[in-house]
Amino acid sequence: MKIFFDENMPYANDFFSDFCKAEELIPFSGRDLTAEQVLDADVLLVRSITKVNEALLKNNNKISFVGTATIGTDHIDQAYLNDRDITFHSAPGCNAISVAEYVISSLVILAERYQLDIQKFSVGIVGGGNTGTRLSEKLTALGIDYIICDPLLEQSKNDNRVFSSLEEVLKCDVISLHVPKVIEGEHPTYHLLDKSRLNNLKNDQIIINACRGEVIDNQALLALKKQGHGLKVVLDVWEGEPDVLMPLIEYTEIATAHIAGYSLEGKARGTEMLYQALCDHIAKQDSSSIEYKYQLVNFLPPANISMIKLNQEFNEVILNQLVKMVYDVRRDDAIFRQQIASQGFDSLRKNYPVRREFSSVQVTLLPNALSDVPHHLGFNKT
Ligand SMILES: NC(=O)C1=CN([C@@H]2O[C@H](COP(=O)(O)OP(=O)(O)OC[C@H]3O[C@@H](n4cnc5c(N)ncnc54)[C@H](O)[C@@H]3O)[C@@H](O)[C@H]2O)C=CC1
Ligand SMILES: O=C(O)C(=O)[C@H](O)COP(=O)(O)O
Repeated sequence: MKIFFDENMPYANDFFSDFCKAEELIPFSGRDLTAEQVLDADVLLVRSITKVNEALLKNNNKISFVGTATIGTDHIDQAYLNDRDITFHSAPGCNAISVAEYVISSLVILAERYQLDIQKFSVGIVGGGNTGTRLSEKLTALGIDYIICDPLLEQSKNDNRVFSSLEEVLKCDVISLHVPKVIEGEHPTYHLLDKSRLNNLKNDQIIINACRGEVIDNQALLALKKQGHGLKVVLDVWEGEPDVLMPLIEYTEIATAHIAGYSLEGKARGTEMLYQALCDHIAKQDSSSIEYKYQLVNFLPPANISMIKLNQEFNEVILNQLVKMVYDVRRDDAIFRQQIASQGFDSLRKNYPVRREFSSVQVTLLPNALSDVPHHLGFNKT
């Protein structure tokens, strides 16, 4: 069985080498994959930069499984795969914690930079799926008020949370975007933040886009900022990646190369989810029983600093120290500003330095501590 996998997929060799001979487990560069290369692939495992469609697969008559180790699926023509009876799996939620921690780190940094009280922020979350929910849990842990807009979940009636309108969410101090890229249909997200909505934002608001670049009209945002609007902008994703609207960078508070989901755990969870999906697929084909021989916990190394003991009650200063110790988003912002022109977008992503999630660090509280915020925020208890 020939398995083609994106070279930027951690632990792929560990998870997939049992399925085939070593020479049949073939890494590829995601942006450059051609139909010629995957002519005889049985299994194709991609990340978000590979478009999987008829053009890529029309000459391959063997392929039975396509997986993407990502949450977003806008790069996959699922209707085409369905027509050809090719099994498809994505990795829902794999890096949702990572994105939520990117947002928390951004809030901590902006609160410090502008001497704002983080607990007084009101946060409007657009998209109440896996990532929006993980973020809302962390905001709850910190006692920060939030509202969520998600017309699809609201209509589904399977979700008993209270939802707000987009208009209400756009009035919050912080607007955090967590929707898929959807161009058509009843609830499109393409240019959800268009010129008119951007122009209605207030000078003291913060907007964070860590979902897909096209959700904000980047030209309209640049025009607004050039007029001197005070909106604080955090951009992890850009319209037209891997190209970036370079003049926009200087108007951002934090700018990064689509790495919000790039914690080691987040990326590797995507690989593990595809491993499990492929085990299921093969068991179904062979009518055999499913066995997941490998687990991510067996591969993840300990964090560089894996234990912290608090010697006073948790407070905002400690929040600032803990969050920055595990993930200080300014590191990625500095790399981006210094290297985007010389290295290019994809290279910054490919060479991303290791970043861990809060859960990689065990935090011991004071005996009889009054609050347990660090553990609710995601730090490890034991
Ligand atoms: N920057 C990064 O590194 C990453 C970006 N992403 C992006 O973030 C997106 C969201 O991720 P998840 O929350 O995990 O996906 P999800 O699929 O769990 O949730 C998305 C939610 O958005 C809602 N939604 C769809 N259209 C909407 C609209 N017009 N208005 C409000 N809500 C709407 C859906 O109903 C759904 O509940 C992904 O589709 C992906 O494009 C995901 C992971 C990492
Ligand atoms: O999961 C998603 O959706 C994302 O946006 C990922 O962070 C994308 O990472 P790559 O697949 O582009 O490495």
